[in-house]
Amino acid sequence: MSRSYDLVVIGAGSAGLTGARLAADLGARVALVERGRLGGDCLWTGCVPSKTLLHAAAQVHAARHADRYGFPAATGRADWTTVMKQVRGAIGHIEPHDSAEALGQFGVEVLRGAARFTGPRTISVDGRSLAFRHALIASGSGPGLPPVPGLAQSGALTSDTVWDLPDLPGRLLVVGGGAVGCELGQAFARLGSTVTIVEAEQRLLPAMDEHAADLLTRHLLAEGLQVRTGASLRTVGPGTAELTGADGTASRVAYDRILVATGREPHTADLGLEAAGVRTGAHGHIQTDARLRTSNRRVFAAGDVTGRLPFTHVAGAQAADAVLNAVLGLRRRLDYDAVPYAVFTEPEIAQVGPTAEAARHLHGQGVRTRLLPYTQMDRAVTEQATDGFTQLVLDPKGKIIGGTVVGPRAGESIVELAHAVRLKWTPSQLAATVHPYPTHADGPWLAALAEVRRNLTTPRTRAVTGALVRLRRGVLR
Ligand SMILES: Cc1cc2nc3c(=O)[nH]c(=O)nc-3n(C[C@H](O)[C@H](O)[C@H](O)COP(=O)(O)OP(=O)(O)OC[C@H]3O[C@@H](n4cnc5c(N)ncnc54)[C@H](O)[C@@H]3O)c2cc1C
Ligand SMILES: NC(=O)c1ccc[n+]([C@@H]2O[C@H](COP(=O)([O-])OP(=O)(O)OC[C@H]3O[C@@H](n4cnc5c(N)ncnc54)[C@H](O)[C@@H]3O)[C@@H](O)[C@H]2O)c1
Repeated sequence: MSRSYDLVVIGAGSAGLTGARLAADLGARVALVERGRLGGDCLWTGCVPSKTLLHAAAQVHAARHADRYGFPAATGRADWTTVMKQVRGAIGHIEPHDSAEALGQFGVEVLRGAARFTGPRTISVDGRSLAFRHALIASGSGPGLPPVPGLAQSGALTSDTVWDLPDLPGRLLVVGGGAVGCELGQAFARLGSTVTIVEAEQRLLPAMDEHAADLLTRHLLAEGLQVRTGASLRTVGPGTAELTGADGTASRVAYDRILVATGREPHTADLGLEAAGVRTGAHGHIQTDARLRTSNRRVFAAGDVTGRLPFTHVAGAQAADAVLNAVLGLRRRLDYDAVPYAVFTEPEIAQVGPTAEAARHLHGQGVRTRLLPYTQMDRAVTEQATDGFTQLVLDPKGKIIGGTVVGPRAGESIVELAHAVRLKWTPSQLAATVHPYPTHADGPWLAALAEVRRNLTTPRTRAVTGALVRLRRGVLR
């Protein structure tokens, strides 16, 4: 006999946890199936450990440069065991929120084991059969290993296994200069490893604004990292890896450990998707419509497994929409253009909407940008962090359709631009709210004010305001 549920959720990561809790809040009978640890990548191997590691590394970096403030500068390498205690402490703090007990209080039934579809309305969990009215696939993704000869045999680390390192590597070769490669590369270098980042594309963070990526590259180089862009790993031998540059030239890098950060692959292989009639796309992601419904109308998907903006906040937002659509029959869809994201390096880089380059492809040459360098942002000046900027991307009608923030707390400041994009604001609508001085949120505000000032001082507006001033001079003698 199958147990029957309104919603069966596969995977207790960022998407599955949000979806299951919301469905239970709505009064649905919910089962959440997890084959590994409750909390998923974000808690155990992703956001939480990486942000704690970056914080630890920032403290060490500050100590190394304390002489700028009249305090003796620290030298040496950080003690990895102590750093990892902090990392485990952060995970341990959050873990209880995602536990089976906590979920039980929401009314979610947690089932341990691997879920597999056995038909269009049934799932089996290690031999137990569940019938569902709706299902949510939130099975996430895992790191991929490129097929480079010798790489698998080299004991290469990924973001799944790097947290089990017994000590800080001497020479760390990071393959991939995306979000994981840049964040962890900078963190390890600051803690005391000698780091080389190899990126196949012509710049780090190829999906982000090119000036932001250039600025980060300059910082990483100044901190002593080696950055090899336009280069790929050709072969890996014991202690040495061979690279090929874009022009075909070969070079070697000596390493103690390799960290592979070349992107992720969706977890779909063992789900029995054919039995449920759920289709996948070219890269194995689950295909959904805008309402997150799969090719089986009773099955929805959310999170990394969908291949859309693989971030924790997107996973949660998609899961919430999918559950509302499934359980209540709503027609909600996420506005991906207004979803911000951040890379937590120093400088921090945050983005919403298309980059200027991408916007010109979409909307033509009428796209304009407004850049505010942080030499003109007083809070950045007080923190000696003037190597940054806010850039607004404006469509031909002058609406804010995107933006980039580079500098301290960029991940916080970008939210303001995300509101602007979602609500289709012009710079003057953003500028209308007075901001406290001096804050990092001044970046987007001052950029908007600069754009308003530009519009006020065009020859046409100048002619109108000039005429008004002259008229009032005459009237108010
Ligand atoms: C190093 C690193 C740092 C990151 N930092 C950030 C960040 O700062 N901010 C941010 O927004 N994002 C960050 N991310 C991305 C973020 O971690 C992911 O986007 C997010 O965790 C995806 O959540 P998810 O629910 O889709 O998948 P997951 O968290 O992977 O959860 C999926 C769950 O499904 C389970 N599962 C899979 N198959 C089955 C099955 N058949 N049966 C039962 N259970 C199953 C898995 O065990 C897993 O627990 C980072 C990622 C990495 C790797
Ligand atoms: N701050 C954050 O929100 C954050 C932090 C870390 C990770 N994440 C998420 O985790 C996901 C995975 O991160 P990631 O950095 O592994 O993937 P990614 O897709 O962001 O970057 C992978 C990089 O590796 C490069 N690459 C691929 N194959 C290569 C090869 N053979 N040699 C050299 N370079 C190669 C790619 O060009 C790309 O720049 C991301 O999509 C991101 O959304 C988010």
